[in-house]
Amino acid sequence: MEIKEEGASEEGQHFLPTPQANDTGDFQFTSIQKIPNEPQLEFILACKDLVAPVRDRKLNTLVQISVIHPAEQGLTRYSSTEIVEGTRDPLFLTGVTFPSEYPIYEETKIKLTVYDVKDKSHDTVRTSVLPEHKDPLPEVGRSFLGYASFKVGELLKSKEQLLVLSLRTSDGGKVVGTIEVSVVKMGEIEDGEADHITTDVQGQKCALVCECTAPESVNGKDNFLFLNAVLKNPVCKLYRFPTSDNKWMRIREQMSESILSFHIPKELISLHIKEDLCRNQELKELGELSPHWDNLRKNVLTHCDQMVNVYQDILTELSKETGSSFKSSSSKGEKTLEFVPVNLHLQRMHVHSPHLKDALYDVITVGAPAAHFQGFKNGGLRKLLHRFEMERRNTGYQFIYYSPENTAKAKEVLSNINQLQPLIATHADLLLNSASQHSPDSLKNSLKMLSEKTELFVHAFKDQLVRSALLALYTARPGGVLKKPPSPKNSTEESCPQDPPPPMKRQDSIPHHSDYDEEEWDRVWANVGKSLNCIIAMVDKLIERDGGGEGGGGGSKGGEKDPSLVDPIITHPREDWYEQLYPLILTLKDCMGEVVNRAKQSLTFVLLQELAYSLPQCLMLTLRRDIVFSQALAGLVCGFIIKLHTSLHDPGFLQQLHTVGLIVQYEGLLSTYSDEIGMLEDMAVGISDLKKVAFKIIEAKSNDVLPVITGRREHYVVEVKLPAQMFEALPLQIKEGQLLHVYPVLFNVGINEQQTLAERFGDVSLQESINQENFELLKEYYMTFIEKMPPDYISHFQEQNDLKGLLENLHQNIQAKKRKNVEIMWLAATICRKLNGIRFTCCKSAKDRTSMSVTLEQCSILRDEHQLHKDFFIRALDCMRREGCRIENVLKNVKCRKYAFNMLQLMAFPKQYRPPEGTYGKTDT
Ligand SMILES: O=P(O)(O)O[C@H]1[C@H](O)[C@@H](O)[C@H](O)[C@H](O)[C@@H]1OP(=O)(O)O
Repeated sequence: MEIKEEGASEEGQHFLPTPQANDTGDFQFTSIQKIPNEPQLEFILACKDLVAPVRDRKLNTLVQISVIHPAEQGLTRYSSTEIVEGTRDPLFLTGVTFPSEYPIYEETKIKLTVYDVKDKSHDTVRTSVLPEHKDPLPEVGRSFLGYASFKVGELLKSKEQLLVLSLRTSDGGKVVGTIEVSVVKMGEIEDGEADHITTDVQGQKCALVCECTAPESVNGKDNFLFLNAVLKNPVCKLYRFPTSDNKWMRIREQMSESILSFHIPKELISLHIKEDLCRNQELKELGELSPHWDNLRKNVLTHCDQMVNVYQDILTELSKETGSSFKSSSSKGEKTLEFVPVNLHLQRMHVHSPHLKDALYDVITVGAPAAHFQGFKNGGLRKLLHRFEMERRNTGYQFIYYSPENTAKAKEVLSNINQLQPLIATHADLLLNSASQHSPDSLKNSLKMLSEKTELFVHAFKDQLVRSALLALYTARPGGVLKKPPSPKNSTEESCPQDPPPPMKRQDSIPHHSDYDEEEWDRVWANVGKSLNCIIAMVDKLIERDGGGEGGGGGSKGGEKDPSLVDPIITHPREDWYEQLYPLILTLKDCMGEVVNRAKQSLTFVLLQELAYSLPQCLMLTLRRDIVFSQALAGLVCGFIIKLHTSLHDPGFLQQLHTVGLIVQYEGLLSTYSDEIGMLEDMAVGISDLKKVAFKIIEAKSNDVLPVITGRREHYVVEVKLPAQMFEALPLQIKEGQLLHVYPVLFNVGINEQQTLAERFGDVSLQESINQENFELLKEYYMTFIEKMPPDYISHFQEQNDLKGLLENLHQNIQAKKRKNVEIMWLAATICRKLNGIRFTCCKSAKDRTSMSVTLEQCSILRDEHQLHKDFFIRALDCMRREGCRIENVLKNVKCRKYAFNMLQLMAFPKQYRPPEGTYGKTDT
């Protein structure tokens, strides 16, 4: 019989093909009754009266759980318990769980093999092929004690779902003790008497009572089903730990990949291509330029076209990865996968503890967003962008200096124009439509929409930038003489006089040309507002004449009417509204067209200058920033969707979501030494760039629930789809499409041997300034939260949580400049959890250091929030690190169950970040 290692393949827990119960094929297996998305079977184990092979030697035992699938001959190694030391009656804290996807049936056989572990440092090597029921070959560091097996159906149908089985030697003869298999159900009351079990842990006797409180459903089942559309390949682990009052709590750990790892980068690259093609087109349409500028433009276009090709190639490659949901740590330097986040997972802990509500704790674990293929020789984005900016600022040669804020503004205004112009045209047409139907209500509504959008449009040009860019473009035209463009047709200047716009300040770096009519732009721009006012006045008039009489067409502020605006218009009762409004709408469109033409050209010229100044660095920097942002965004969208689904039934959360927005807290474990400095510099910018993202929740109209991204580099909107029933239950503001904002913060504390070097011989200023800057952001968010949430909510919130104290504590820790001050991470994470935020933990690969940190966080939560017995803190930590989801994470990344640490490295780690013996060592990472 062959023994396979479950999850040893690259796919980790991509389960075996599922033979369906009652299939028409040869197999007819009995399915286990399933609750959607809940594990099918979970049990815990304990041994009694184990016989030691050598007298006077204390046993250190573990149980290995293997599965014999009914349709197969082979034995598949499924999982293991932790090692319990020094007792003949071990009670294992690590249980066994079969997730809903696992092909398990009543006929499935489970084999339990008990080993005595002599040398823990060798224990994680578990791959060998053995004949069934033969003495297993001696594995390094452990010896076989006995085995027992049972069918799943037998366990499920047994009294109290408990089996007590004899453990036998491999020839089936001698009994070497017993093993108890006991089914557990998270969240269900256990009937019957309390089950007193005594365990001997590190010399302490501890009486444990197995009982649970009433079930408390954590989430609606629909949510889970829906969430399954984005989460893939879950790995589940089960534990039971004693509480300080000697009761059991149950913990289910779950780790899942997300198809968003690939979906978001693909969406984003498509948008970049669209945006860049559009910009290239706008550059081409910039009109006639002087030979100098024309040559520069040609050069820019050549580079920009090449860049579009690069993005297109990457997208083509990524599109081949259909259905992928995980990029391993070993692929982090692959060029075609650069936009994909490394090792992105949801790490979830579900706690069912006595007397408390069930609780879920989620952390998204992901490799620090960074451009690994481009490398870190010259540092990361934070430094590169700064250097680029300084160089640009200091080189005045033939360019007008536009600050990064100005170029960003130019892109933003361009993007607004592109969105608003067609919108206004649509609303204008709707207004005409209402007019032709002679419907006052519909006319008022259409006017309201038209007014709102037009006001936004006018507002978009308030900035001095367009005016200064127009002048710059003027100087770049052949001969530097720009012919005065004709005033727009049907100019409303005379018929609708308005106050002149307030004078605007001139930008210092812009040269002044006396023959350039600067006020012309103001006039053109103001004409849009004026022509809108004419429309408003006309609508008011039409409705009034029609007998509506209530005045206020919805657009005129405070119902005020300037008779001078309407007097020239001759109106008649029951007149043709369409006829009256049509020319005014035409004028509005013309005026708008004129503004758009000028603004687009001038702002495109700003971009041309930026690009022309520094080809190809500028494009390479943009590429790097896009790569890092894409990785960060994939994680964020994943975190947002999960948070939304798990908190959908919490009205406080929903209110917070639309009134304040969500805090997104990143814990970084990178060192400020060597390449990781560059990674941290990339990460800091990538995370900060997430401010440009807003979410919008829409109703899902089909089974396709994947999020959709719209926008440009300056501002993205991610549309998250919810099924009708869930969508209906949302607050009105969210249903109406209000944009939901996120506030990303990053706190980094290097913990490894490289950080020791940085602290002794290097520089930790990067980490210090990141922590300080982000503390300010976190504090700002907290202030807004206090200010915007209802007073009732806040007073209750403040009673429950001492957020002020925690923030103060965090601040002091950041100021203290203590070495490897991991308290910073615990405080920042606690604040984030209390503020309903989204938690992230990152290191280079999210594999080793991240695993240490999330397991520590999980156990600390159990200790602080769920009364984990203090004597079991380290044991719980070791269980999770040895047999939990994170060692599976390592396996799926590097195909080996070992954290990539050596002794020397670990000595440099803060104590609580060191994994148990036997779980670390040399691996090919
Ligand atoms: O998941 P990480 O902590 O980034 O993995 C590191 C590990 O910490 C370190 O000890 C080891 O030498 C490797 O550099 C790991 O990084 P890989 O990216 O190579 O997995």
